Amino acid sequence: MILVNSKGILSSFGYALRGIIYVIGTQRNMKVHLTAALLVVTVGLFLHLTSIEWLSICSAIFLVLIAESLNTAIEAAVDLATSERHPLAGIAKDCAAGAVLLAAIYSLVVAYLVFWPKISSIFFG
Ligand SMILES: Nc1ncnc2c1ncn2[C@@H]1O[C@H](COP(=O)(O)OP(=O)(O)OP(=O)(O)O)[C@@H](O)[C@H]1O
Repeated sequence: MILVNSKGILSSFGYALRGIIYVIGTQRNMKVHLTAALLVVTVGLFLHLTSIEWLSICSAIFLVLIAESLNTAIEAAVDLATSERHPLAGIAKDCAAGAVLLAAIYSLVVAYLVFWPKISSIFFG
């Protein structure tokens, strides 16, 4: 029984991993988000962030990655539901894209609040 359950958990993990790989492989925006995240983490290591600052940065990064994954899922579901133009299909895709934009704005606010005081003190004393 435990073996069957753990096999189920393993396959669910495999499907989830397949989803993540699909989003990274097919969505240009996801590659942009990951590149930005790598850059931010590199700067964060250089600036010796505190735990709370890392928590804020990681929350912002993961929020954007999660939003982009859900956006891709909604686009796929809409495209499966209809190949015709339909106002509701447009609304679904626009709202999903809006969620990614909101997450991206949040991440810019977090980056500004965390990095700007440190960078300004390095350059302007
Ligand atoms: N079936 C549809 N009916 C009505 N409007 C649609 C439909 N499909 C797409 N649209 C409109 O076109 C916009 C772009 O849709 P599309 O599927 O190309 O998304 P995208 O953001 O360009 O996706 P990708 O990230 O794959 O480039 C949507 O936000 C929506 O306004």
